[in-house]
Amino acid sequence: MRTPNDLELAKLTKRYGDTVAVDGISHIFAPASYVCLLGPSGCGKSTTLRMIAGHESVSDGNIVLEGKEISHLAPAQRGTAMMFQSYALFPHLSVRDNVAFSLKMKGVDKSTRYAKANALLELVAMTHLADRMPAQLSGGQQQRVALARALITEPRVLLLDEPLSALDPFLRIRMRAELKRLQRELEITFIHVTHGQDEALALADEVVVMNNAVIEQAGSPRDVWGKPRTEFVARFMGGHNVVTVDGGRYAIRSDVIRIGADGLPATTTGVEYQGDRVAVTTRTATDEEIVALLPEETFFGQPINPGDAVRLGWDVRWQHPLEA
Ligand SMILES: Nc1ncnc2c1ncn2[C@@H]1O[C@H](COP(=O)(O)OP(=O)(O)OP(=O)(O)O)[C@@H](O)[C@H]1O
Repeated sequence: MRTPNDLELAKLTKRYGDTVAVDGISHIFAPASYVCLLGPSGCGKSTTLRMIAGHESVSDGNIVLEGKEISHLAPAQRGTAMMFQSYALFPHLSVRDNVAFSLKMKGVDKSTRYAKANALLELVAMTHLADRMPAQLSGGQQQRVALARALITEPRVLLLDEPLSALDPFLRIRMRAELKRLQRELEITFIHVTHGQDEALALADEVVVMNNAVIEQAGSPRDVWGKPRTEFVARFMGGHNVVTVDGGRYAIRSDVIRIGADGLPATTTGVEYQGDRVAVTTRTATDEEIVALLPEETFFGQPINPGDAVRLGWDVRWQHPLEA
């Protein structure tokens, strides 16, 4: 549904010579939502983000924010701000001066810009390190500074290009909770580009899946994961098998596949222990791969080994039809 505060992309296209990096995508981002732009390498996620930010020119189409066409405005005039993967902090400026930098460029006086920088440093819990230089900070701390720096211009939309990819797995999970908290507190739209399905499911109000320069599916994380529209989305989001039944193609969640006395015959090709569950990979007579994710207690009650013949069953209500 359209509201006056939306960010809207209308037939947005980017061409690099013969390469079409983004192919006429249209989408409305609801205000104050957390959106994850997800897709495989090269699908056009970063190009889309850079066009919204104004770091990349638009070949065709429009970008409209709060009713205003912004696609030909300079980055600082758009009401958007971008946080880069590498954080891109100025090494010769203190944390506080990094955060205050864009206000300095706008000619804001020192006491006003420091007051604002201090408020943002408090928001990201970095007040105690305000006088340090970037080289004296950990990766997670640098990221907080980069966030504060992007937020100081009071953007309506914050654009984040793989913001967590430089962090170790433990910190990544902590920082993603912080990003979500910040977005809720600030009540602005975050558009977060990621390769990670888990990250998108954990964070997003809306997941936008891109493939081959177009939007393949968009919706709530539960809808995109649970009701994939296409085979690509089912495979890319993971946790599903794509199976042919009576000539139709269906996605069937791996965790609803049962191994028992009757059902579709298959041969076990792999067994992978995953802690709380065990992934049993099988191959059917028609050469389709079907993975069953079994609770670890179920598996160890009746262990299965590669080479074993098994029978696979599922409730038909879990057969989710695919359009393509
Ligand atoms: N400056 C450029 N010149 C030419 N082609 C480019 C340029 N930037 C991107 N491309 C091409 O446009 C397509 C989309 O690239 P983009 O960086 O948007 O993908 P991505 O989904 O963000 O990938 P990744 O996850 O690897 O960053 C790719 O085929 C890429 O090679």
